[in-house]
Amino acid sequence: MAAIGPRGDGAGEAAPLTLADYARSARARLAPAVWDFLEGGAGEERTLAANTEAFDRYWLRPSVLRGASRPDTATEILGRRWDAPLAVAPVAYHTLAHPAGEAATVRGTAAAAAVPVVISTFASRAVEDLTGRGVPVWLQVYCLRDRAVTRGLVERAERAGVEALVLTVDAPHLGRRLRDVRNGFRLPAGVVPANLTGGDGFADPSVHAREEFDPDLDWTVLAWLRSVSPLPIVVKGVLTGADAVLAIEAGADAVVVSNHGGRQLDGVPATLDVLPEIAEAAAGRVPLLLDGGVRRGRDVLTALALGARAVLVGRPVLHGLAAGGPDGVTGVLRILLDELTDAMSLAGVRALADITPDLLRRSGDR
Ligand SMILES: Cc1cc2nc3c(=O)[nH]c(=O)nc-3n(C[C@H](O)[C@H](O)[C@H](O)COP(=O)(O)O)c2cc1C
Ligand SMILES: CC(C)CC(=O)C(=O)O
Repeated sequence: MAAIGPRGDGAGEAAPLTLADYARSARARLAPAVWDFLEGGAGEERTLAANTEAFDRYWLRPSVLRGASRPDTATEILGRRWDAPLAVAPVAYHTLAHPAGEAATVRGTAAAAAVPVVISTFASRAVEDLTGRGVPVWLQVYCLRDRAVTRGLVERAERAGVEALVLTVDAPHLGRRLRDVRNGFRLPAGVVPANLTGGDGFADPSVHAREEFDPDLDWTVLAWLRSVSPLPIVVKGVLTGADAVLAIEAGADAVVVSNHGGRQLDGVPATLDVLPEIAEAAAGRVPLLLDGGVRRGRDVLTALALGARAVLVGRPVLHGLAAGGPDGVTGVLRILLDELTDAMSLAGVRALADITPDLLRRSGDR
């Protein structure tokens, strides 16, 4: 008989073994328009598809007889020990997936591993309810036209114990997400940004972003953010070596190589494909993180071999949340960790420092 799934209703759903299993389970539980909002990308979704496909172009080159039966996945980034080179990417409105929202995500993450959870400017639970619960919490910052509101959010987060700021730089406005346009997507009643005060009008995220996001930011925004907060600043949304250099020169403490999960400019490359260029330009001056399309433990190994220090995972965490609340989040992160440990062990990698480009072979390369 099949194992009982997270629904626990005896429906005979098999226990999830992969992140794809969690995605299927989430899809069955979410309203179609909510699923489309979470899952979709901009335009023809070419970049969205490219993010996952890029990982499939790499093969692993194992080394044998390395005594790697107990690989060490721990790392240190921005002065903090992480149990694994993984973090939860900022995704708006976790209450779309589960009533406890980000509180469930934090709880579920803490049960899996001590790794950071990045909460969105549009988190749907108060930041004070999320910090001090076993995992570092970072705040993703959209710099709004109203700098006083942005500053208020940052100061509130800092008071609550948030450990770093993640400034998103790829969104002067939201990309054109055709699924949402076709669906006439609106946030369900009660799904609101819990840490933003002043006004409503959030229901259509795209219209709200056009009205409220500062669309004319330049690199001086880093100096401004530095002037309002002593927290480390991580710049999220860089896709070229030249921009990585500008970010570092502007004072970034870390950079996230990201195309916003294919939700902004359709037609930009997969993040994995631009990582080598960015790693070369950054030349080890700041840690590089990568997000977009990480769906298996071995994807983490691939990203690290190409120069990332860690990866962020977005949609799969929401799949876990929708499928099983905090336990689902724990399940998703444990699968990734178990797969990573398994891949390291079988590839003869004892610790993250052993991961080099030699570990990879690209399809078609001799
Ligand atoms: C539903 C959804 C909401 C998102 N909200 C935000 C956000 O508020 N701020 C932000 O910087 N990125 C946001 N992102 C982008 C993620 O942080 C991340 O870059 C992307 O999801 C990574 O790709 P993955 O989903 O393939 O792991 C969002 C992504 C999704 C899917
Ligand atoms: C509510 C949106 C501004 C969140 C976002 O960044 C996204 O949907 O990609």
